[in-house]
Parts: sequence; structure tokens; C-alpha cells
Amino acid sequence: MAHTAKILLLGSGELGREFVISAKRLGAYVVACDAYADAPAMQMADAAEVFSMLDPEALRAAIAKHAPDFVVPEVEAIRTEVLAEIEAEGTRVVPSARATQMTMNRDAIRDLAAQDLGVTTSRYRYAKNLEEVVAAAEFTGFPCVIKPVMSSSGKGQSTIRDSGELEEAWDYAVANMRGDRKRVIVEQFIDFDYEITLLTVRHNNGVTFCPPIGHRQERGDYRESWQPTPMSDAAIAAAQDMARKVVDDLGGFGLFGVEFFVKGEEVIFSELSPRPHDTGMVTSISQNLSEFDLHARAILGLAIPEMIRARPSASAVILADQDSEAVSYSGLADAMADGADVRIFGKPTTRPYRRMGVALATGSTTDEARAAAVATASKVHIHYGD
Ligand SMILES: Nc1ncnc2c1ncn2[C@@H]1O[C@H](COP(=O)(O)OP(=O)(O)OP(=O)(O)O)[C@@H](O)[C@H]1O
Ligand SMILES: NCC(=O)N[C@@H]1O[C@H](COP(=O)([O-])[O-])[C@@H](O)[C@H]1O
Ligand SMILES: [Mg+2]
Repeated sequence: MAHTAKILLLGSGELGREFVISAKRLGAYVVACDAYADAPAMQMADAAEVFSMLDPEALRAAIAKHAPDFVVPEVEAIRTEVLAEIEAEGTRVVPSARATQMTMNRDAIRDLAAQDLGVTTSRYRYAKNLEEVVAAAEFTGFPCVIKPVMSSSGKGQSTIRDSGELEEAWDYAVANMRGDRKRVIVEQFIDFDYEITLLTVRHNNGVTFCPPIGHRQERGDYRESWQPTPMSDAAIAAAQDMARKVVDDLGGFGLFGVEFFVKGEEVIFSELSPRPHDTGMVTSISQNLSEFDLHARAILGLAIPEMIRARPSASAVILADQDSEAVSYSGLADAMADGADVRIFGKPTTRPYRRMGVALATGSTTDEARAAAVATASKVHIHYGD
């Protein structure tokens, strides 16, 4: 065949779109899958399949039809038992079926990190009804954060200041969870100085770390990220040590986005994505090999540099603010006039807070890059309707 490898990509959003570009540059043939047509990654891929990746039969059928060398998950919401089955039958799952199973639910990865690997986390307890939520919050103390064990991008998450808010937080978590398991994690609120994503590449020659990415979140979803972010040598070493423990336990090859909170010299593990991370979109401009390039290289068994450097850079998201079945854009020329860059994801429809694009900028400092990225994002206008 005319290609270096055949990849079935499960999830076709903005992260998948950039991954497809990276993988195709290395000669891969990519089939992009998602629950809706014309998803961002499908627009770049060789072929597309539209089905629910939570439907085991449909997932098995797509894998059987394309017989890929690699199955590369791009979202969490996938029937991961099927990935375990196909891995046992010899198809490579990225980074490993175990990694996708352990990170699908917050409780699995949290217990692994905190209990089995001795990694520092916030205090936490699980609850499956309001009564247990009340007991869990007593254990963690206030404020605390409540999240469904199955959710992402801050869905169903709230921060609670006192016991009077617990019922509403429980109802909100249940209403916004994914799947049918009514279970939440109640965790101690960490009043961190800053939070980071440590992009960690596990490859056939070891583990390589990218410089730490700082980010700012609102409503549990990222708004701005920048790289590098200043950290003491001791804090970096602690984060790298914990990230290495976790990715070595999860196994397989690929890039992971490992999230930490930092308070003083204390580094607290939060969670991780066994795939490129949204805050890592900044690497499209900051590093000469982006997180997507690194993921593709690690998967295909190609060399990963020992040291990765980043020039001061930032990303700022471009969000929709209403529902629409049609969308168009203006203002790019003005937005990019000062040298910043823009990615428009090509999502076919909008909803409030849906991420439609990202602005990317460099600067002589990350503060300068942040200001440029935010200014650029604000100049891209979204138009709703035909
Ligand atoms: N215990 C906590 N203390 C303080 N802030 C928190 C805590 N847990 C979460 N947050 C804040 O909420 C953000 C989102 O939380 P988390 O990463 O757990 O959610 P998520 O739904 O998995 O998001 P994503 O899938 O986008 O990573 C964090 O990056 C942090 O800013
Ligand atoms: N924090 C996870 C994350 O950023 N995931 C990215 O968002 C897409 C879904 O976007 P949508 O909800 O707009 O379709 C996913 O496919 C992935 O690229
Ligand atoms: Mg997160």
C-alpha cells in the first residue's frame, strides 16, 4: 500500500484535525470517526465514518471494515471494552487499551495515582447519592469541587462553598454526566498559585517532557494557555517524576497531557489525557514539533528528541455564544495583521461556549504572547445563520 500506516481516529474534533495533518505528513492513511458528519478532522482525513463510538457493535464494525494498524482515540467517550478486545486480538490501541479504560472514569485514574502509585492528589471521596455527597464534603472540607466521574471539559462540575449548595451541585452533576453511572468525585478545592499541563511523550526510547504549559480555565474549560510557564527546578522535577510514574503504569506509546496544580513548592496531580491536550494547542506555534507531531511520531515508532524547547507563546480560544446550524467568520485579516496566527476548526454548527477556533501568538515574553493571542481571538467574528 502507498501509505506508512493505517490509522482509525476515534473522535474528529480540533485535536484530531491537527493530528491528522501531522500523521498524513508522515505518510499515514487516516480514517476519521465521530458521531456527526463533516467534523473537523474528517475534513483532512482520507476517509470518514459517522457513528456513535459508544455503540459497541458500530465500533467493532468500523474496526473490522478498515482493519487499521492503529486505533487512536481522540475523545474519552468511547466503548473502551471494545478497545481492550481488539488489542487482545492484535490491533494496536494508542497509547494502550488500559490507558483509555483508566482515564475514561475519574475514579479509576484517581485511585491508580493516589493509592497504587503514591502520587500527591487533593483529598477526595466518591458519592452515589446526596447523603454520600454530604458525608464526602465533610471529609474534604469546604470549599470542595464536585464532578461526575464520567465527564470532560468541566461538564457537570461545580465548586461548593458551604453545605447549603450540595444538593444543587449533586443535581447539576447528575444532569450533566455522561453515561448511566450516577457517581461523583467530591474533592478538596486547591487554592493553587497556578496550574499546568505537562505534555509527556512515552516512546520506544523512553519518556520526553515538553516545557510546562500554564493555563487559565473558566467554567472548567480552558480559555488561554501559554508556554513555557516559570516553575522552580524542584517543582518541575516533582511533576516530571509523578507524570513518569503514571504514564509508565498506563503503558503504550503516545503523548499524554498530565495536569497539575502548583501551590508554593507543592505539586498536586489532578488528571491526565492519554492523547494531545486542548491547552497544548499552543505547541502549534511554540515548539518545532507540536504535540500532534510528537503523538504521531511516538505512535509510528519514530525518533523523539531528548529535549524539547518552546519559544514564549500563547493560545486564546475563540468561542461561540449561541446555537446555530450555520456559521461563518470575518475579521481574520485584521486579527492576523500583527503577525499572530489563527486556526478555525470548521465545526459545522455552533452552541454557546463551543470552541470554534484558537488564536496563536508569540512574544518576547509569555505575557506579551498572551496579550497578543487574546487580542487576536477577540478580532475574529463569528456570524450565525446563512
Ligand atoms: N480540586 C480542585 N481545586 C481547584 N480547582 C479545580 C479542582 N478541580 C478542578 N479545578 C479547576 O477546574 C478545571 C477543570 O477540572 P478537570 O480538569 O478536573 O475537569 P475536566 O472536565 O476533566 O476538564 P478537561 O476534560 O477539559 O481536562 C481545572 O483545570 C481547574 O482549573
Ligand atoms: N477537553 C477535551 C477537548 O478539548 N477535546 C476536543 O474537543 C472536541 C469536541 O469538541 P465539540 O464538543 O465542540 O464537538 C474533541 O473532539 C477534541 O478535539
Ligand atoms: Mg482537565
